[in-house]
Amino acid sequence: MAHLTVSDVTLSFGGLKALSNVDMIIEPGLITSIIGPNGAGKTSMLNCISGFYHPTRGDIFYKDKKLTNSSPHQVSNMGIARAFQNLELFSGLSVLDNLLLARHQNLKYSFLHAIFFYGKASRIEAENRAHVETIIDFMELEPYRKSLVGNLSYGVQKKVEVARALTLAPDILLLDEPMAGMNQEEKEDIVRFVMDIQKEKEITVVLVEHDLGVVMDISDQIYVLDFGEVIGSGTPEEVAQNPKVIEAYIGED
Ligand SMILES: Nc1ncnc2c1ncn2[C@@H]1O[C@H](COP(=O)(O)OP(=O)(O)OP(=O)(O)O)[C@@H](O)[C@H]1O
Repeated sequence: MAHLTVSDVTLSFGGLKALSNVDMIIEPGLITSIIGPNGAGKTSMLNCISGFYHPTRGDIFYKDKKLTNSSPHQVSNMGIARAFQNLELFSGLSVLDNLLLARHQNLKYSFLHAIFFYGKASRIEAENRAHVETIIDFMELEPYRKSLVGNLSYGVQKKVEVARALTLAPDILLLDEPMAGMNQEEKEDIVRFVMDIQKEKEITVVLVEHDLGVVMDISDQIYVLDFGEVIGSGTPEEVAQNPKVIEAYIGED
């Protein structure tokens, strides 16, 4: 069964159609990239999947559950986490505290539980800490665990943003331009992590990225948007030979 099914999704802002009759099938365990020129609707698509926007028409399913009108919190509780283009981190907190805070969203006890069932609450808290430590280890953030996020380089902050999303132990990870603003070395570093997230953690990845070299290298399947419409899809080889896709990108230059 497909992990995510986007079915005939249209998103309008007044007279502007940011997405127009979009169909997508995101297969489990793969890296699926969504590409397209500026303003094509890529971030709008991620916003619809993650519950920040609700489509004007059409539906989105996670396995057989409809998530079309779910809130961002409900979507993340279903197992779909998102790393943002503009970092969603608290710059005055340490890396460790940012990750613990993100993980807290998933706590299975309320404030009253914490008072009356202290034992259970502290066990869950210990499990959360242990989980966060595995993510710090996986993302090689150990040297920065006590550093304030605001003092870190942009490249490291982007890694912390990906780690923040991973603390939710997602089934699907949505990455919105994780390499934007990075130098070559930082890009290579994050590419390695994206591939490890797919292979070692067996997380399905949906990637929005402008660096076509990276996209062609690591994607299993690609959807190309232009003016809110899907103009091509398939393997990197198929997409690279699609005349509509070539035209859209040449038109951009
Ligand atoms: N909240 C909003 N209100 C009005 N228009 C919006 C809103 N969000 C997106 N749009 C418009 O929808 C279109 C698609 O925008 P979107 O950000 O999804 O494109 P994109 O492909 O992610 O672009 P980029 O690569 O530049 O980030 C654009 O014309 C944009 O101005």
